[in-house]
Amino acid sequence: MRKEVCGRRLDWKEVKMLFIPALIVLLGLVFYWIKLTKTSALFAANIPGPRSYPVIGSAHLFVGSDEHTFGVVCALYRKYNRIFKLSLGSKTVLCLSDPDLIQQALTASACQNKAFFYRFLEMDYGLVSARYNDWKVYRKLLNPAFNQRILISFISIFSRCSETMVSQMAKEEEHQKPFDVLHYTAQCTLEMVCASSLKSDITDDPQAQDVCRWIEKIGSIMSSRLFNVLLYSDLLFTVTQRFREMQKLRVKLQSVVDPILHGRRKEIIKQRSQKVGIDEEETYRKPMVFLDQLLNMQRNDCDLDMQEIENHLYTIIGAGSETTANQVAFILLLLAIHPEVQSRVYGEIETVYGTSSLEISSDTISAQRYLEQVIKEAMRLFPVAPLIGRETIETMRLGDFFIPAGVTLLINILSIHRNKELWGERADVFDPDRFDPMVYEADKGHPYRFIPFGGGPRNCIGYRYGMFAMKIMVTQVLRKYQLSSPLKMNDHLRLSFAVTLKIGTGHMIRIRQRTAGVQ
Ligand code: HEM
Repeated sequence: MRKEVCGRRLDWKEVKMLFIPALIVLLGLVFYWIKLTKTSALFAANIPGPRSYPVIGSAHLFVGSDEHTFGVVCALYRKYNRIFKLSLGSKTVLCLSDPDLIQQALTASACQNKAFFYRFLEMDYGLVSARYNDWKVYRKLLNPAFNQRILISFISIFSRCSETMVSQMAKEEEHQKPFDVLHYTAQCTLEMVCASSLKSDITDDPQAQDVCRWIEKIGSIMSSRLFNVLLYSDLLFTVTQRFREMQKLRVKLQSVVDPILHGRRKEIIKQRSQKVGIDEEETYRKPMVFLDQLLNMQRNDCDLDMQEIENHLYTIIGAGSETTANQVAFILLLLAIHPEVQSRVYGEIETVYGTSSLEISSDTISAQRYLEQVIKEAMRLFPVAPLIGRETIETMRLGDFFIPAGVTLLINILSIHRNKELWGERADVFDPDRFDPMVYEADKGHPYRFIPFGGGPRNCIGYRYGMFAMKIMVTQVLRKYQLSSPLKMNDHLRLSFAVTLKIGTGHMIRIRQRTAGVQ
């Protein structure tokens, strides 16, 4: 018998010669797989978890829509109330819902590597996914880029982008139909983050809208790999249509961003050679965009290389825009569902800003205390980064368990924020008064029961930036419009997860322009 391989006919003897080594390799792989899963799961023998099968583990539970997957994850967190194990392919993932265990996991230096799925972001040098040792250097370098003075310099950008968003929303008023407000907040925050990262007038660029769309699409392709065990392999992912699409988008993105990056680098090198100092006064007035700061950063007396700078920029843009956009969409939806809370926020806006044009400053933002309570309560009920993960770097003790190096820990922020043992029987109720500083202090709750920006050393570097941006966006919208919604708190909102928290119903609101005195 003869077989044809690469156009040449092989006789049976040759087929056998190929088949036997292939069989040996296959058996070797199966053996290696079984050993890998066994050794990785041995330490977790006493930890409960859902049923797991050879090769796939518990991955079968997650087959279905994003909504189904997230529903299963949350149900598991509710069922096992402290810790449980989940097998995903060859990986054993420990899922934590106890605030003490979460605090230990987020603060111990033995577990500051990010979980395996952060590698899907393909930003090895960016803060979000960098390995612990590299991260320590970068975080120290980047911390000053988010200081109060620089944030204040961004207020003009935040205000300008929010004003544009508010005027673009006007067309929704005409038809009085409910619309998903995320459509507007997403555009607005991408513009804000691009303007504070690349160049402050990027929004005037005709290609700005395209840049925003491409970044959004790349993010959604990356996140689609998380619960799809088949796409964990880079090899398999590279043969998919999604990978090809992502590569195309990256090329387009680089064609716009690279000239800005290289142009700025040339200017900064020229300024340095002419010894042009930084005008202190100027830095208060002119936004200090992240790109300029990164180009001026030095590690061991050397500039960062271009790939590092690109990774940091894309990480900041990706981490800062989608989170803030989704969070603001949830805040506006909650305000639309709760008219009494909306009136109080609007009343505070009138008190702080009067009826003249909005003069937003860091002082007025700090004076909006009730709005801050509302934002915190929205972040408690709908934390937009609901799942975060770490990997142990060395053996560590976690409660009663000894966890070896290389184990993934998965923390569900949403379930801890809605845990009735930590938040009382009304945990599912939207009540901004629970964040009244006096009430919150008196409550003496666990410090890790509220962690919308993560916790420990790898918490969110942009949390103050995010708070500023959210307060300005909500203020601009409420100042102009009164909000209502066809949705109710106890409707099934069909939550799901794709890097950020998503809602199947959409953040549906209606807007009506305020006339003086309307609240
Ligand atoms: C509502 C707004 C935001 C939320 C809810 C949020 C949430 C988070 C969370 C939970 C983490 C921790 C991730 C982990 O533990 O793996 C994180 C990290 C991070 N966030 Fe944010 N974020 C927000 C806004 C921003 C903004 C505006 C920026 C930048 C402009 C930003 C940049 C980052 C970066 C760079 C990290 C990685 C920090 C590190 O590992 O050192 N975030 N964020």
